[in-house]
Amino acid sequence: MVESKYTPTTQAIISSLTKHDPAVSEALKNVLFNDNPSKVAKWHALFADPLFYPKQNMSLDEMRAIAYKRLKKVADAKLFSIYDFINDPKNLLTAHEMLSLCDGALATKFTVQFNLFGGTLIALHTDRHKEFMSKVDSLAHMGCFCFTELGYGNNAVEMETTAIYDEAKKEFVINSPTTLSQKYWITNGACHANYAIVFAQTLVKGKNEGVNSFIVPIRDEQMKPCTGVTIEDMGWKMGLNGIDNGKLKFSHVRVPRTAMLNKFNDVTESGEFKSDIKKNSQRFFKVADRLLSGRLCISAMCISGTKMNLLIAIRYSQQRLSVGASGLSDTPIMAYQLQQNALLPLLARTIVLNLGYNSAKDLFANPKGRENEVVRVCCAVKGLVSWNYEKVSTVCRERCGGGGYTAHARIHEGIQGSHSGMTAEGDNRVLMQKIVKDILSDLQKELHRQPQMTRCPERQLPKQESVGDLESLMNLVYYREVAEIKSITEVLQKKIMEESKKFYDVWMHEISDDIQSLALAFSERYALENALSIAAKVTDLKAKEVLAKAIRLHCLLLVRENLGWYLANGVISPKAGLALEGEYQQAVKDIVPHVNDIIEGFNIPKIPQLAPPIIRDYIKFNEQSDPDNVEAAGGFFDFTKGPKL
Ligand SMILES: Cc1cc2nc3c(=O)[nH]c(=O)nc-3n(C[C@H](O)[C@H](O)[C@H](O)COP(=O)(O)OP(=O)(O)OC[C@H]3O[C@@H](n4cnc5c(N)ncnc54)[C@H](O)[C@@H]3O)c2cc1C
Repeated sequence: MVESKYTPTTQAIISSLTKHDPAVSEALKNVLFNDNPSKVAKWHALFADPLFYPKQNMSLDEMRAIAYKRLKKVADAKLFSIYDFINDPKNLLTAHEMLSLCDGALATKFTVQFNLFGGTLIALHTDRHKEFMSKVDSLAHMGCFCFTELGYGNNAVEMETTAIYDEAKKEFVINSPTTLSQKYWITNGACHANYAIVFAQTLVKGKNEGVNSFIVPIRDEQMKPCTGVTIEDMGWKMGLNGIDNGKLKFSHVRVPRTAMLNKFNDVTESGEFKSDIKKNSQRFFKVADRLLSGRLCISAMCISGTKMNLLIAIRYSQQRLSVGASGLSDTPIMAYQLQQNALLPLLARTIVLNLGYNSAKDLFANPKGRENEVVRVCCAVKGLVSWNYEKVSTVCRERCGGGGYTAHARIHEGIQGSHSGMTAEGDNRVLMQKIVKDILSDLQKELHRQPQMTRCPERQLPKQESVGDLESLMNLVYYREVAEIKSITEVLQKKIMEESKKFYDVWMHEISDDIQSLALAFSERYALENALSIAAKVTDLKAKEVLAKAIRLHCLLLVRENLGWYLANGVISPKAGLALEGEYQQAVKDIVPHVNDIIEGFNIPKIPQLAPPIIRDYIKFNEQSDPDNVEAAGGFFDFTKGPKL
């Protein structure tokens, strides 16, 4: 008998790393993807075109050209139309999920063309814009979204660009009067857009009627800037350089009165401003409506990118060998506890956030009866999913060593992409403030739905010797929100009502961290509540068990990370706190035999050329020297057979 070179423990772990139940993966695919499954195959077929294969070593011009060519190919495939906002809203988010698997720059150009530009047209048009809109899907009208100004990012409502109505000529005059009022960071602006939707303070008969949006031609048929439009290229950025970001200035650019997107606000020929919306601030939120769906588009891009990076790191770790019991390099690094503890809690958390995002996708498609929740849910999901993408990408990069540091490993795309996601359309921290403002306003109207706890945080939970069961953990996650709401309302009452302090001063200078904590507590509750509700409906028993294990591990991670808070507030006994560590460690081990079921359940296209060489035959790939020669790496690593020894 040949003696195994592994210890029995290592041998058992290595064997469990090759386990796979395709039926469980199939069931998980249907749970994790919240749309018509038949759409996926069409996207995967599109990505088989070599145009979509990742390429390194490109100049700025080449990166932008390829991002545009890919966008055109996507547009020509007609897998998404701006009219889907009306007919099939989920398709918008599905498209973002799919595109992000390929190229973050492509996905960002897509989101601007189809959500910000096309979506704004859909939301704010009237009959007079219908013909213009019909040329968006084909990219004949390639657009950009001129919202942010150099001086006004998160505080865009104060933008300086003006649209002054000239009654005599029945035209608006668009003008950015100062350096700070130039439109900044404008995606598609530097190279490819021929039209912009420009947001501007609207002055009619000398009165500022608030921010409205206008269709403005910015380039002529030869793609030269139109008269009065100055376009500057923002050049290299920290990543996603296929996106052509530009700075745009408008110097007394004239557009017809009908260029105003006038669904809610309008100016008559004789110069009367008409609107049913009284306050300028409310008009702003109406015309900036697409920023809301934009947050879910970013979440869609981030959740897919996260799954891609987990796939890359785990598959590489399953074939990358390092020290074994004998000292030889014969043991896959995925067998190490350190690797499992780094990657698997994040894998579990990603499943929960995926399910939370899926619920937001449903809410986006049908908000009826829950309209008041939409803003806070979009902000919550965007925050959690983009922060998780950043964390997952950094950890995956580290845990793959140099293998994860090469450009062709593609993990870095997640670090850059997540930072773009966190920044764009309002920094996550500002969105967290929005969540709390929303909750406070709904509390006053008795509309905020508090989480349903099943155990008392004063009489039951503190008496338990263990809180490692799913029900206790769920209660602990939910209680955080309840407690944070109580604490913040008491503080606001004391400081504003009793000490007569100004709301702004308290909000911006005294309770910033409390606001962030409450927003996170709400966000975590939302994700968990929906993950539990989706998992409860799963009929495949094995898939249900995998989900239950993943959700429990995610909860253990959350409670472990906030153990100080739970102990300090007396919600967990010291004994239960001590027991938690062992329960967490065991929960990680319990996930190991299901890793392949989960990763395959992500349904990432089975196109080897899209995948980095480190999850194919990276040794064969390194027998040659061209980092773009994707064919050299051959097919996928066969995780059911284990590493080549
Ligand atoms: C890749 C990319 C593409 C983009 N494409 C477009 C586009 O096509 N069109 C467009 O209009 N814009 C675009 N943007 C711009 C983006 O929307 C802005 O960067 C974003 O809104 C943040 O504005 P800012 O960068 O000016 O940050 P700032 O407003 O300067 O904020 C800086 C930091 O200050 C803090 N801060 C600001 N306000 C508050 C507050 N009230 N409370 C607490 N903290 C606060 C936040 O932490 C924030 O991170 C793009 C950005 C990127 C990165």
